[in-house]
Amino acid sequence: MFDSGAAVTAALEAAGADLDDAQRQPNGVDLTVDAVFAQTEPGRLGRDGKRVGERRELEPRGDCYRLERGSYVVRYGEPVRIPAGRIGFVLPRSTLLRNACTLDTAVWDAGYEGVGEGRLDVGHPIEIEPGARIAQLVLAEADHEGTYDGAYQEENL
Ligand SMILES: O=c1ccn([C@H]2C[C@H](O)[C@@H](COP(=O)(O)OP(=O)(O)OP(=O)(O)O)O2)c(=O)[nH]1
Repeated sequence: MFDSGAAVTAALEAAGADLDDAQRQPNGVDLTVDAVFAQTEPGRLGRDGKRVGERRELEPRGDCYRLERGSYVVRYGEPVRIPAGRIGFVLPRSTLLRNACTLDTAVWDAGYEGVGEGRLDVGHPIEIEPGARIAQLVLAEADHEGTYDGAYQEENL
């Protein structure tokens, strides 16, 4: 069972998110883009550890990011806290898909708190304004043992 948009709104507002009406959706809450990065060196996934490679923050040109084809990392604009008993999923706005672009995202664990990041895949050049809505967070009921306590806890806050 997925939560209503009103319940997702309440969860984000409890985490300190300042949402406007356009972000409140029937089944979730739209997340905005706060920053876009180009990866500049390899990261690493080892058996015992991991490293996120260096990246360079892109500057908007004029009023928007003008992105050429490629892979970017985006940081969202809202603090998120995934409540106990829930799992979060972030999906791209369909307008991204309709423009040959998408977001790749992973599981948002119960107990995670922070401003998350995702991979923006640009299949055709696109203009994105800083602060524009690019994704939607939905929350589903989920059993879990323990809560998130990893390296990204409280990231970007
Ligand atoms: O697309 C996503 C998916 C998740 N997260 C946040 C919420 C999640 O709880 C946390 C950690 O995600 P995950 O467990 O997939 O990362 P990991 O690489 O396995 O890190 P860790 O070893 O800390 O679990 O990152 C994002 O920012 N973006």
